[in-house]
Amino acid sequence: MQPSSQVNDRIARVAAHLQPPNDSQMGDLRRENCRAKGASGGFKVAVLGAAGGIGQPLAMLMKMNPLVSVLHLYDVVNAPGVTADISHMDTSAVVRGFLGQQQLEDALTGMDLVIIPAGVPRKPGMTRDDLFNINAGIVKTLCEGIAKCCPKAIVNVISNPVNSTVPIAAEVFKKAGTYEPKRLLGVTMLDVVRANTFVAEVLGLDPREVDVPVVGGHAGVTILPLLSQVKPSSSFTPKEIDYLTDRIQNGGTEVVEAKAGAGSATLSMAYSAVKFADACLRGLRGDAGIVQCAYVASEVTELPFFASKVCLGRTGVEEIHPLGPLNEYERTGLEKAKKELAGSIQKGVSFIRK
Ligand SMILES: NC(=O)C1=CN([C@@H]2O[C@H](COP(=O)(O)OP(=O)(O)OC[C@H]3O[C@@H](n4cnc5c(N)ncnc54)[C@H](O)[C@@H]3O)[C@@H](O)[C@H]2O)C=CC1
Ligand SMILES: O=C([O-])CC(=O)C(=O)O
Repeated sequence: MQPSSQVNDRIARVAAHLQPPNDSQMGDLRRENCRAKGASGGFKVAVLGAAGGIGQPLAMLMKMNPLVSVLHLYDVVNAPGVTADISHMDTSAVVRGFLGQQQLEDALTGMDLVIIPAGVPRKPGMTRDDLFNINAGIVKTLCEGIAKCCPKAIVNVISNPVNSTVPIAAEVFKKAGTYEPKRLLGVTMLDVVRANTFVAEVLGLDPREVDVPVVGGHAGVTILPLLSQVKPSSSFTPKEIDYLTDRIQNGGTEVVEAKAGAGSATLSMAYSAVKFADACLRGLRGDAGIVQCAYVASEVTELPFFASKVCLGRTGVEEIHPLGPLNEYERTGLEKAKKELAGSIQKGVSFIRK
């Protein structure tokens, strides 16, 4: 056992890293005499799980986003170091760090957007559903905090299995009486990012010019790329369709296997999460015509949640686009996707209602 004074000293040292420098650290210059006015306007964004493989590059990229005025970085480990590091970037967002459950409420109070990449990642041989037992509880706790401290925030859920963690979040918010389906979005952007990349490679185009709708969910066969709706309008051979569908559905596993036990996609995910968060913030600002794919409460199929193109606005999801015309291959894929999704949704709902 460490003497309690040593433990207290350690806590004080960690806490000091979570705060901006104090007067004594600034020599004769007092903080109130500094000319910084503090950020005005812009949005307040929290990243929960900010010290992780996704969290760190995501936090860095959000610090670079001019729409963000305040960035709260929360984790159960290492938040002080990540916060100190990112806070030195000369971009306008003010960064604050929060460590451990006792600081969760401070991390969440006043936030406009909360991004959740907290939780364990896969290792080779695991499915995303194998993460359920650990990540379901993490998402539940974090969403209870959101319901209490920033019930009107837009919530972007990254933690896997997304097909179940989004229904978990919805049930937590329902229980708390704060549920607004428009504000809860599962992040499936990485599927679109991968689809754009792989399709562009096959067609010999710049990925930035390619737009592939990816609907359904975020695991294996539930990831359904609609290659018949690719923009610019393109045709594919049956071989290309099989190759692309398989590669897009198993893109996550491709990375898990390549990392060989060191986790799953982090950098491409952080890029995708920031692309998606930026779309949410532009929607909140009132920009028109912001459309992205996301996994949301939906009536597009008979399932209560489904990923499809949604229009983002001041209140979150303002419109859900229909799936559009599907070819035979896609209709077969849709049936497979719905079957698996139904079970994953039910598993998430039962976790809270049990
Ligand atoms: N939606 C998507 O497309 C994708 C989702 N993911 C998922 O994102 C999650 C995170 O992945 P990585 O960042 O690679 O994992 P990681 O293990 O590198 O980082 C996770 C972070 O969450 C933190 N954490 C754990 N419990 C927490 C709690 N109760 N409150 C706050 N923070 C907590 C950990 O301390 C750690 O810093 C995984 O579940 C992974 O499967 C990963 C890639 C793509
Ligand atoms: O595959 C995983 O476990 C992580 C993930 O969701 C992805 O990369 O799409």
